Amino acid sequence: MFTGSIEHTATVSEVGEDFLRITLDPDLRPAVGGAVCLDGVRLTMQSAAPGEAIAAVTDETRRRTTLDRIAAGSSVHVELPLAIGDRIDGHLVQGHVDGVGKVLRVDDEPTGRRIWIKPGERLLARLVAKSSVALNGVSLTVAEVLKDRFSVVLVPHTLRRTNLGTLVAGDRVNLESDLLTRMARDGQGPALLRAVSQLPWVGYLSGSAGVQKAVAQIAAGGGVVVWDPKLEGEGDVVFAGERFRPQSMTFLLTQVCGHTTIPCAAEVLERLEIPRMPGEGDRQGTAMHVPVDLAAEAGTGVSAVERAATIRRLAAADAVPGDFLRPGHVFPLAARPGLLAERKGHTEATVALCTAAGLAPVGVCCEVMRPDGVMADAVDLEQFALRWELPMIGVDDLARWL
Ligand SMILES: O=C(CO)[C@H](O)[C@H](O)COP(=O)(O)O
Repeated sequence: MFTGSIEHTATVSEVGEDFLRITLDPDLRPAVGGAVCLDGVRLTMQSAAPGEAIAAVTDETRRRTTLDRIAAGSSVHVELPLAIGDRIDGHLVQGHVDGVGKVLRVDDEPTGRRIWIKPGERLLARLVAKSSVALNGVSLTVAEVLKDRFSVVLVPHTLRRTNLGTLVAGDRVNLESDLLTRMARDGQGPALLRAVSQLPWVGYLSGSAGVQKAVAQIAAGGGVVVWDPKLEGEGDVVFAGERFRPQSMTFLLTQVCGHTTIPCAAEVLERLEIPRMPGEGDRQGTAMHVPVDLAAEAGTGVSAVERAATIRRLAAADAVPGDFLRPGHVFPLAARPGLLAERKGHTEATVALCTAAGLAPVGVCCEVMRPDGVMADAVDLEQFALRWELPMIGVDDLARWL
């Protein structure tokens, strides 16, 4: 048993068919026949002399770990087994690698370096946010677990004392999930599943059931994150126009931060005599129409209360052309008549969701933009959805199931 609290690295000096020769700190004295943990892999010592040791490696171990590509000159984390009475400063690491993960992304943050890793599907199910994971034998806390990846955050001390600071996207790492979490999970499986199924749905959803949950959220006046990976590569938060509240407008303006637009069925804009904007249009074929304000409002039309009132009026069945001033501050878009079967844009997705929710075919959409001004990608969107407890769905799923 090990702890993942790494104090030493060793250098691989020779890679044999069934052994690794390593050069290590002469103070480290592995016992012949005993265990050593190299980059998270438990190996048996074949021979040891001060400053040098040879560990046995089987084909099975190579197949299941990063030792399949280890080369002479590589630096590896090294840890000797715990003795009774030792301090357990990480967590209980067995050196039994669950699988090899791939580094997807490395983000330097103000207080540490976040590493996103894609593990195998089976291993992902064993990881729980805020439990432990061993990454190349280093004990770390799982920061977040998303649909196909998880992240850890490396503090400066870990970056200094281990080799993890050299990781870049594409690198492979040995992963071992936390023994205690694994045992608790296995024992509690059915109860855990029941509890999860009763939770309100947030985060990434998929399939017919996911689409139905998104429709229910729209029907209740809530927001849904709709991810469009192809046309725009952006995600929008979508609401129904008929149920739109000033608080939701404030949320879009202050937290979602994109350009708020009002997707409408084309016949609504025709009936309200809101014309198409002149010109060729944008690169994605978004059908922008002349922006409007509510004629009855006394202010500039910009406040959250006024914009929400303009939007609700656009969705009202008894609205007439004279209800609106042109141009104004609320930007309608026209959906294609065939909705998602004709174009897989946020415009069509929004109108399709409103219609499926039994509401007027007028909605609201706004792209999620990160605080640094970059448009949110799939990972950012999933974090955003979890943070704001919103369901998230892909436009392809909507096109398939609505
Ligand atoms: O253009 C837009 C409004 O500024 C947005 O990108 C919005 O997502 C709707 O557009 P589309 O139907 O092209 O996805």
